Amino acid sequence: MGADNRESLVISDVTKVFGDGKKSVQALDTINLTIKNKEFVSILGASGCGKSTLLRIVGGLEKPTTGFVSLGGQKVTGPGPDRGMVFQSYTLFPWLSVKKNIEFGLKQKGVASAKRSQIANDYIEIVGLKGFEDVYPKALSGGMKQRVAIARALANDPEVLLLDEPFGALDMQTRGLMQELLLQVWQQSQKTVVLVTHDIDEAIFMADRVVVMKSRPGEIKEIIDVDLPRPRDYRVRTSPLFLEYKARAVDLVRNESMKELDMDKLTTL
Ligand SMILES: Nc1ncnc2c1ncn2[C@@H]1O[C@H](COP(=O)(O)OP(=O)(O)OP(=O)(O)O)[C@@H](O)[C@H]1O
Repeated sequence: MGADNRESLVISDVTKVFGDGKKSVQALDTINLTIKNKEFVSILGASGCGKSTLLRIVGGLEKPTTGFVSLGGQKVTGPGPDRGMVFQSYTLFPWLSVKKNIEFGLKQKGVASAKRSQIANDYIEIVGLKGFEDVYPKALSGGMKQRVAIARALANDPEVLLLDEPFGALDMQTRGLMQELLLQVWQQSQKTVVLVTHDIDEAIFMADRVVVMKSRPGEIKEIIDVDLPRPRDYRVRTSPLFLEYKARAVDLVRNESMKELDMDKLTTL
């Protein structure tokens, strides 16, 4: 499976300034990016380069200062069921069981109880949580919570899945397994995915394209086309082509991180 050539998501001349006057911060400077239907795009960049801001604008949680985002030709003016979001911090409802968390959005939409139950069960199966339907979030590990969050986002059948460091709080081992699981789910669900991460391996492993951002104000520095075969598993991470992409991305991100930390000044101290 791969991206089809229809445009899904268009980010057009988007800038973002927070605040005004002397205290204003320009977080994004003229972002233009077109993401195809069913494409998996990673946004990679140093801390503070505006990755989360860009994703929040696509999600409709933040308004751009100038420019616009459109999905399937419709301008984004706020959050909507066509865009599902998963964040690093666990955002499950603690008073609802796994199954009820996954059903939440469907209930809001007025989907009948039997249908909701069937959809939730399907996603519980896909993310490997069979047997945990009636468990509450406090009894789940971080990886399990994120699997519920992904299932909850997918259950609403969004066109686009927006992921902001979804595995950032997980240990390395769990993180690797979650990346593989997400790829399998993506392959089955046929969604457009935008993944924000500062993890270079993760960005390349998952994506069709890696968008590397410049440090503040955030701009696109380079887009790396990841031409690794799918389906991918962990072994691809040691292939020569993967390592080539990684070397390129490390160079780009390191340069930007050094600017952000003002390393030139540090080395002359
Ligand atoms: N609500 C806000 N008000 C003021 N400034 C903000 C706000 N949100 C973000 N910023 C600023 O915008 C810039 C970009 O922040 P953003 O969180 O998008 O970066 P990021 O690349 O996601 O960083 P990280 O990887 O560290 O999470 C930062 O300088 C941040 O301080």
